Amino acid sequence: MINLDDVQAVQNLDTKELLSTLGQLPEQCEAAWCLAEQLELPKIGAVSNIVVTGLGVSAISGDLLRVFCGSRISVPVIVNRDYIMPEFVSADTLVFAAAYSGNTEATLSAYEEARSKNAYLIVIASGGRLTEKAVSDRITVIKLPDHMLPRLAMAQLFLPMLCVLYRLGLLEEMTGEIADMVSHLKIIREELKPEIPENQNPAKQLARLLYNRIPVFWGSAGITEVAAYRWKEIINESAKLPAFWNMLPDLDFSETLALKSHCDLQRQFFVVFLRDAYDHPMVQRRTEAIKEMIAENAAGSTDLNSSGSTTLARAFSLFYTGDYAGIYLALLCGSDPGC
Ligand SMILES: O=P(O)(O)OC[C@H]1O[C@@H](O)[C@@H](O)[C@@H](O)[C@@H]1O
Repeated sequence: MINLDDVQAVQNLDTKELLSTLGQLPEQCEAAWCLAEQLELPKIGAVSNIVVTGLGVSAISGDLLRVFCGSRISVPVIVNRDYIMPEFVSADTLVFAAAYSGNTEATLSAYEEARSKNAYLIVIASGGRLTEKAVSDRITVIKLPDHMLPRLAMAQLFLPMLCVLYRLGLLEEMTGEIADMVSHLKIIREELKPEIPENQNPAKQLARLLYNRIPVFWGSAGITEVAAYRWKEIINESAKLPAFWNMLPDLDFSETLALKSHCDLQRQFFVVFLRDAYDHPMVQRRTEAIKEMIAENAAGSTDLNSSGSTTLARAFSLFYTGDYAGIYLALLCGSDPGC
């Protein structure tokens, strides 16, 4: 079994580069915000709704925008993971067409629909056909740096959308919260990076707990819901393992019934509860009850608590830990986290 503390054990140059790119996340956040601050915005009038269309990490960035704006903006934010656009999309909809690669078929198709419905459109991509189309259609493009592995580009996709909403006056003062998130990520990077030994490194410890298990991530409505989905995807893509996610309180009406029953299958499941100090008190109570309920039958469970004082810092503390844990778990499993 690989010793995660032996950085030299990482023979693969691509993985070393990947870890080094991940180590730059706080600086990448600053750059992504700056990029959108300097963008020449198209003329956008009053908007009745906002749609983020994309797949994979691009859609999850939209989920975070939806959750973040939920208590701050009076118009709905919807995430569209489809080839077609919802019927309500019209000339007063603001659409972000997000695809890191710029080549995702469904996003290209949804972009065309949004255009035909005369929605306000902004494209976020590192290049690809979506960028080419947008340029020729004279649609505003937020051009991302193109050296990232798409799955690690969540902050680059999310922050420019947030910045546009802020610049349009839909969100109140944001720069303090961005600065706070960046400083917090710089602090937790010092706990998560490869040089920190497993007995002090929460990402390595989580990877070890998930090794040889079927990972299950449970969050609750809000930032931990997005984190649970994000963790599932990062484990699928980086470690090439099956993984599942769900959210409270809803899962307490379905999945817990399965996990509390006696059946050998459940002994493979390891549940990570993604938690936040602002989780609803009822959710906190239910989480404790569920933990007890599944203790006998599942392989185990653990809590991952968000850290930081602002919503963005707390959300990204969970994502950052997941990004590192996905790579460490890949190394334990002998998978290539870079492909
Ligand atoms: O953001 P785009 O380019 O549409 O990619 C969507 C998804 O595509 C997959 O092939 C992976 O690369 C994912 O990491 C990515 O999130």
